[in-house]
This record gives sequence, C-alpha cells and structure tokens, in this order.
Amino acid sequence: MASQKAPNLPIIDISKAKRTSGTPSWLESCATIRHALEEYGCFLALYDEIASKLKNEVFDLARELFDLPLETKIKNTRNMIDGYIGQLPNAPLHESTGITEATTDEGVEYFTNLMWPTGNDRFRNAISSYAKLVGELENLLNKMVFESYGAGKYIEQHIESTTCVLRLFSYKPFQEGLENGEIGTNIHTDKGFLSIIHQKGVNGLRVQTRDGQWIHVDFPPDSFVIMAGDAYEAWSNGRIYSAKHQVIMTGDQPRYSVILFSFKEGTVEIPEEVVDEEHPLQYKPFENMELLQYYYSGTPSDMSGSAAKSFCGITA
Ligand SMILES: O=C(O)CCC(=O)C(=O)O
Ligand SMILES: [Fe+2]
Repeated sequence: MASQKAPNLPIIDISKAKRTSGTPSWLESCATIRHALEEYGCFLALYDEIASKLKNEVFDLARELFDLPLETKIKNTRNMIDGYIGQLPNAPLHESTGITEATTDEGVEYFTNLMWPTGNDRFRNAISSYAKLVGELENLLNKMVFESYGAGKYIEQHIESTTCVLRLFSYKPFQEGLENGEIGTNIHTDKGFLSIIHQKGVNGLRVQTRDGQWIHVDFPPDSFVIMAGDAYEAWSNGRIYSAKHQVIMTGDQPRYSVILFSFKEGTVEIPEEVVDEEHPLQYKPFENMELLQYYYSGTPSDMSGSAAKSFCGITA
C-alpha cells in the first residue's frame, strides 16, 4: 500500500543559498525564501554555520537555567517581551524566559547576572555566541527578503534598528488527566519580524496554512524554523503571511526550544516597492513596540490571529 507522507514545511538550504551571493542565481535564492514566507509564513532552514557543539551547549544550559529555583527565575521581569512565563493554567507544560537585546554583550550579561549573581561564564559566553550567530542569520534572511522585493536599500537602516530577544523554552511531556495537559503554547502569531526557532530533538510545533490545514512540523536534525510575524505582514503590505501556530506535546519526552525573536525599534514604514496595482496599500506606518503593547493589552478581538490588520490596517 502506498504510504502517504505527512505534509511538512518547505525546506531551504540557507548555507547553499548564501553561497549564491554575487552570482546570477542570488535573486532566485532570495525569491525562494520570500515565496515560502508568502505562502506558508515559515519554512525549515538548513544552516550549517553554527557548530553542533555550541547548539548542544545551549540546550544543556537551558536545562541548567530551568533547574534554578522558581524564585530566581521569576526575577526576570525586565519588560513585557522578555519576562519569565510559567505555571499557566491554560498552558501548564510551558515555561520560558527571555533575554533582551540578546545580540549585545550587555543584554546577555544582565540576564546572566540576574540568574547567577556570582556569574556564570559558561552561560554568558555560549548564549552570547549563539545569539550573535543566529542574529547574523536573521540579518541575512531579511536582506534576502528585502532584495527580493527590490527594497534592498532599506536593509541597513532596518538592521540598525532591529532588537532581538532570545527566549528559552522548556515544555513538560504530555500529562494525561491534566486539564490542558497537551498545551505547550496557545494558538498565536508572532508579533515581530522573524522568529528563528531551534529545538532539541523533540517535535511539537504545528503551523496553520493559509487554507486552514495544520502542519505538524518535523524538524530535520540541526534545522531551524524561520517564522514571519505580524510586523513583517504589515511591512510587506500583507504579502508575507503571519501564520498561526502552537506547541502541542504528545509523547513522554520534555521539549526544549530556543527562539530568537526580532522587533524593529522606531517607525516601520511600508516600502513603496511592495505596493503595486495588484497589491494596493493596506497598512499604515506603525511602531512595532506599540503593536506588541496593543496585543498584550488584550485589545484584538482575535487573540489567536494576526493583529496587524486591526492595529495598523487601512480600512476602506
Ligand atoms: O517553542 C516553539 O517551538 C514555539 C514557541 C512559540 O511559538 C512562541 O513562543 O512564540
Ligand atoms: Fe510563536
């Protein structure tokens, strides 16, 4: 009997795409990425420029971090996007904590000292190296998307005003008999530009396609999921899709993930390059941080979907 393969996200070899820089196939590589973000809002990236040793180290450190006493973990309350989250009745398996300005030495140092007042050089060094390397991947992907729209001239300014949060996640295994005992995260869309998701072995992320199907993402070893958020949807004039997604735990193994979330500081202008006859202007300039505030205040009528339209959409 022919076995039907479960649908998965598109897989793109970013290391290979990067090597086309300066060659005639560069724009084709850029278009592949842009089209995946337009169609699925996300894709699986193969990227071999971050050593496996460092990635494994990051997950060992994540475990060490979540083993700290709760009273230490809850000290992380710096602002609304990076704070400690845990013990939620509607997502009881979830625990996570974020590092603000994670691609800067100061950001990682602040967080390390908050969790380990006597210091933890292993954590500081590895997390700092990892965040910077993933930050480079983030910049590369944005450059490719911008160039694919013919909007490459805005990339420098975009990179300069990008701020990244590195959030570490620990999900307990599925718990039978517990209310919401399978929920790792509730259905939502991300609110920034790109989120770069890395996991340790155990799957659990599912993503909704434009036509409402759910894809259970099967991460190839060492891959990353690249996911666009509401800010990218608005920046691209609705061409990029901000996909609903969630984490569901099924097996008896815990799941660890590490995500670099990027946000733009200052006003996000919709570039004229994404507007044409087929795509009339649909969004007003907006502040990414205000979009976040709008979401966290619970204002959107649909808390599980993109807030871009209701926050900064142009109503006819
Ligand atoms: O842990 C994951 O894979 C996804 C978590 C997530 O979607 C989020 O926190 O925004
Ligand atoms: Fe998310």
